[in-house]
Amino acid sequence: MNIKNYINGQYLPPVFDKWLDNYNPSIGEIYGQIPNSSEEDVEKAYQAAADVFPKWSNTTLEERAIILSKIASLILEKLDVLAAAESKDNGKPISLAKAVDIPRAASNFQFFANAITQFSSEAHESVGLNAVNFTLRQPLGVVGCISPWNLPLYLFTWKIAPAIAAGNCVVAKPSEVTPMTAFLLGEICTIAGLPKGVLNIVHGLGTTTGQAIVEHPNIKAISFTGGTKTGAHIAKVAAPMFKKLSLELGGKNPNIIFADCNYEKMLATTVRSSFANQGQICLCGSRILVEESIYEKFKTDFIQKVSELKVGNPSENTTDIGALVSKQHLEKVKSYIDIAESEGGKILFGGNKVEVFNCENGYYLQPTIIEVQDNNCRLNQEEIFGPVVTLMSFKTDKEALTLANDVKYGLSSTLWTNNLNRTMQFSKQLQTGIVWVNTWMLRDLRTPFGGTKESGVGREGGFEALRFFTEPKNICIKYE
Ligand SMILES: NC(=O)C1=CN([C@@H]2O[C@H](COP(=O)(O)OP(=O)(O)OC[C@H]3O[C@@H](n4cnc5c(N)ncnc54)[C@H](O)[C@@H]3O)[C@@H](O)[C@H]2O)C=CC1
Ligand SMILES: O=C(O)/C=C/C=C(\O)C(=O)O
Repeated sequence: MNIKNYINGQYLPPVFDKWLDNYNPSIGEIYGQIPNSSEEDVEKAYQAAADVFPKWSNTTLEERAIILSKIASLILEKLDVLAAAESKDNGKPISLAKAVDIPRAASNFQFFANAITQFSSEAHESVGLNAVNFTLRQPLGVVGCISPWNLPLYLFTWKIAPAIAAGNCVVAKPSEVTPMTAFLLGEICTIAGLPKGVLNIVHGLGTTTGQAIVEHPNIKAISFTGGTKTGAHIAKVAAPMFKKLSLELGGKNPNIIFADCNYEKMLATTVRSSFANQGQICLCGSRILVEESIYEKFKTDFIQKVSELKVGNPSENTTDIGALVSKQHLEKVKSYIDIAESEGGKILFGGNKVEVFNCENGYYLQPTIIEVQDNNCRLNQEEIFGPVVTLMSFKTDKEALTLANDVKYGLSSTLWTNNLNRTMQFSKQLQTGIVWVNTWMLRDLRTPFGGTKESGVGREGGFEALRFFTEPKNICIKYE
């Protein structure tokens, strides 16, 4: 199936009629084409957005909320179609797309439909000076949203919903690897009554289409989720143009397990935090650190549980682990398993590609557990972004904390303990933007979401996102 750009409420082919292949990773075959958009396509999208901005930025908050809610409802009405499209495009199990990806995309719109009606700004009375200050929060204008392939509609809408709720118009680019649900979103927005031009979706490569969005002189802000290297490049281009930037980048997240935790709950959650979405979530706990006294027991039990996971055709409901997103990504992840062997790591489980019945050319890999001795190894320092976790033991709280923080990333961490003092000490000292205690990926959309160090700059979620997509302007009124 061929997909098109969504510009000014219409589906359009790319200006220069250039196309890219779209793959189904579960069978390793091309199943359609997507626009290989140029700077000219981005310019068209920008013009459509700029033309409607004066109107959209003056719609009432209630009007915006009604349209966003309608988009949310339509996404839920089309849950089966969208989930099937997401699974086919990305390789993720259909059950995951139905339970997580698509409902969350709907929640993103519903959440910001509600949030915009509750968003407020500050007032400061300058007592004794006969003056009052109040702050306007005005939309920025046309903004750019660039999203990755791992949670396609989920992360695409996580950016678009707050941007348009705050009164901006958007030029958005989904990953060229997983464009399908973004394409389907266009029609949903039209049916929901979103005015033409408020959301424009341009497909294409990062280095051309994405780069044109970032370089556009009148696109005021860029909200980006993706790899750290790409984020650094975007920052380099956008900073001299004084654009607002929100960068949600990679992670190498520690999962710290103490002997005093609720063991069964920890074990089940650790299987999920290691391998959900084939380990392709920036929040996955890829470094498992276990207190020495339970290390051997954990190792045995974890291997047992992981061996029960079914790697299979993503369209089957019984599949736990589907295909990796692309051949290139499969090779990248596999290369780390080879590195492990040369670094002295011990493969405790997995490590091999899997041939799935009727999907022999798909990109499947066993969930893989590797025991390492040293946190300085590449496996513990670099983002693999696949179904590969490492195990290490620690003796003391101090050692666990040092190991946890000893990486260049700082996105999330998970702590398993029932000790309140330890919980507070770790919560304060872990160098990550998110700390989960006795849970993983429990998401409350009001909370600030983002990382420290090389995991990014800025926060998404709740009012943080609405602050990002608005410019504060202070008005000071003097009276007699
Ligand atoms: N933090 C996260 O959630 C993610 C991390 N990654 C990491 O990044 C590695 C590379 O994966 P990629 O698919 O190459 O991610 P990427 O960071 O290149 O792609 C993310 C998005 O950025 C766009 N993009 C790429 N170059 C751009 C540029 N110069 N200007 C503007 N937009 C640009 C892409 O087209 C895509 O829409 C992965 O192996 C993984 O380690 C990948 C996806 C998500
Ligand atoms: O907002 C969330 O719940 C999850 C976000 C996940 C990413 O940003 C990612 O995996 O890239």
